[in-house]
Amino acid sequence: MAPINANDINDAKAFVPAKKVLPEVETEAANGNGNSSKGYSYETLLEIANFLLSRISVKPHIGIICGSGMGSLAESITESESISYEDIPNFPVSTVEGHHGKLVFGKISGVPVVAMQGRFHYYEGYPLWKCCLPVRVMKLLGVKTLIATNAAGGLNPSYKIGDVMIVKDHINMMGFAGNNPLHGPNDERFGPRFPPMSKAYNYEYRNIAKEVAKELNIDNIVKEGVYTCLGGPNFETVAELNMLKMVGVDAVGMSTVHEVITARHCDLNVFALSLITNECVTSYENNDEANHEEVLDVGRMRQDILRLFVNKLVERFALIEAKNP
Ligand SMILES: O=P(O)(O)O[C@H]1O[C@H](CO)[C@@H](O)[C@H]1O
Ligand SMILES: Nc1nc2[nH]cnc2c(=O)[nH]1
Repeated sequence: MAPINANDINDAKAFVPAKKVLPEVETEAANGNGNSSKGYSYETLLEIANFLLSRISVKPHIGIICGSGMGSLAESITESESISYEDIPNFPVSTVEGHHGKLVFGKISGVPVVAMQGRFHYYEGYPLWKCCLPVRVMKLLGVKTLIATNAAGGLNPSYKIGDVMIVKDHINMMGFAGNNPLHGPNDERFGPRFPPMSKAYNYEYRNIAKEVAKELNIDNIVKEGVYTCLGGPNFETVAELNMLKMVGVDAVGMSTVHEVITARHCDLNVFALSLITNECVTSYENNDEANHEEVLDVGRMRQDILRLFVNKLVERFALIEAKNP
């Protein structure tokens, strides 16, 4: 496909012309943890986007991030063209079981999409800006809406294993400690220095998701709640979980929040869902322990329903996008 350049971005609102070219930046871990990290410039991200455009035949409108054990969401994609992360210059690679490490381009119900079969987590050693780099690349490719999925522990006592939580809001716990994907110099071509987050999870899309859940007769397992991300990789202590419950968290994981912040910064519409893969242990009398195998098993158990749900959401969100080009 024809390459894009810095003046040729499809969304004039988000990509105001550059006042100056920012240099590549060395940031001190974006969080003071001692890992030196290098933020990519706009131009480097553009190179990644152009590399991908040279390999694909259709530009995606909707981006999907597949959560742990949910890679099969990408299996509905027709006319698919897959690119391994290892083959993409300057792209991170997946290191976690249940994350294949591929971008899958193609169509769902005729809608051009790209799915990340494998996301990047802070606990893998990536700084947050790098975990979220694919979101900015999606934006440069022409994506308008991000659907982020994740596996999460259920804290809300009414949630059962296998429930699907529509994310209505998040609490950025890592951000409270100063670790934010937008830390460092701001490039206005992506978005403003101080982006608002009060409408991070699109209200209309959440309502559509509830309607779709009814149509598919799965509304009994679909909930709505607040997600938080901790740095991981350990699962939480009982005291930590009780604290999170007290501050209003319904589900806890190790991803998504920073991706959503990055997506909203560059003006993508966001929808997110959590598959509740385990019940959080909030009492010392309970002998259960969270583990990644269970997380992946529940993903497999729910793969057909999730695929159906996400496919319908893609169809419906694309209709809204078509009305608001
Ligand atoms: O958020 P996703 O990638 O779905 O995965 C969740 O499940 C894994 C733990 O089992 C962690 O990576 C946590 O973030
Ligand atoms: N932090 C965290 N991440 C998860 N991912 C899946 N389950 C959990 C959990 O209980 N806690």
